[in-house]
Amino acid sequence: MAIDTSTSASAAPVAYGDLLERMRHASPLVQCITNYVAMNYAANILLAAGASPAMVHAPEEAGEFARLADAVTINIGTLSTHWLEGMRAAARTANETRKPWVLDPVAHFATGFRRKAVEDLLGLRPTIIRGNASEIMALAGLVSAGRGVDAGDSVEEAETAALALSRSTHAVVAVTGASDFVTDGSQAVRIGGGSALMPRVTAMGCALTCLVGAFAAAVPETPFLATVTALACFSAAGSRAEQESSGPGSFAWRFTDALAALDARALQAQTDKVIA
Ligand SMILES: Nc1ncnc2c1ncn2[C@@H]1O[C@H](COP(=O)(O)OP(=O)(O)O)[C@@H](O)[C@H]1O
Ligand SMILES: Cc1ncsc1CCOP(=O)(O)O
Ligand SMILES: [Mg+2]
Repeated sequence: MAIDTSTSASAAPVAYGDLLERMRHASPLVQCITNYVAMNYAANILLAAGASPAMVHAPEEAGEFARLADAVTINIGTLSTHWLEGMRAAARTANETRKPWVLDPVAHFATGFRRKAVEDLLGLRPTIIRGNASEIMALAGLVSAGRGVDAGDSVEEAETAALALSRSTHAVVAVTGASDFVTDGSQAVRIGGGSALMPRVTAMGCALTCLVGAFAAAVPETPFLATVTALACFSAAGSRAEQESSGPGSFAWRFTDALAALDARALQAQTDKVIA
C-alpha cells in the first residue's frame, strides 16, 4: 500500500504555534486513564504543557466523569478487569458526548487478556491511536519484534501498518520512535527531532498519549493536526532538554521544564525543521 506524504500537512503551511496557544488558552480537562507507572509523570507533563489532567479510572465513576472531561485517554499499561470496565465506560461516554478519545495499546500483543481488551476498545472507535512501532505493527496484524512495553521495530517498518490501521479503524494513527509517523489514512507526516534519551525515561510515551488528548480537545476539527502538534511539542522539548542533560534522570525534569517554556515561536521553528 503506497504512503502518500505529498498531501501532508506541510503542503500548506500550518500554524503549529497557534495551535499550541489555542490548547493553552482552552486548558482542556483531560481524563487520563493511564497506568500506575505513568500517572504522576503524565499529570505533570499535562500541567507543564498547559492542560488540566484528571486521573479517573474506577468503573463506578469513569463514565460519569467523562461527561465533564474535554477528552479521554485510555492506556492499558497496568490493566485489570476492574480498570477495563472503567475504560469502556469512559470511551462510551466520550462517543455519546462526541468528545475525542485516544487509545494507547501498551504491549497489547503480550497476553491474551491484553489482546482481548484492545479488541474491545477498538470496537469503541478511538479517535486517535498512539503507540510505538511494535504495538502498531501488531495491531495491524503483522508480526512484530516487541516483547514488553518497549519497541523492537523501527517506525519505518511500521508505516504501512499505520496506514492500513488508520484506514480500517478510521482513527488517526501515530507511531512514535526515533522519528514519528502520523496518518489519517489519506495524508501523513514524519516528525524528527526529540532525543535518544526519551526512550530511556519510563512513561514518556504514555504522557505523550495524554498530551495528544489535550490537543484533540482543543483542536477538534482536525485530530490529525492535533496529533502532529502534540508530537511536535515533544520533539521540541526533547531536543531542548537534551542540550543540558547528563543522563535520563536530569533529562526527565529538564524535559518538563522545556515543555513548560516552549512558546509558539519555538514550536514553529522546530516544526519547520523536523516535519516532512
Ligand atoms: N530514539 C529516539 N530519538 C528521538 N525521540 C525518540 C526516540 N525514541 C522515542 N522518542 C520519542 O519519545 C516519545 C515516546 O515515544 P516512544 O518511546 O516510541 O513511546 P513508548 O514509550 O510508548 O514506547 C515520542 O515523542 C518519540 O518521538
Ligand atoms: C514499564 C511499564 N510497565 C507497564 S506500563 C509501563 C510504562 C510504559 O510506558 P511507556 O509506554 O511510555 O514507555
Ligand atoms: Mg507505550
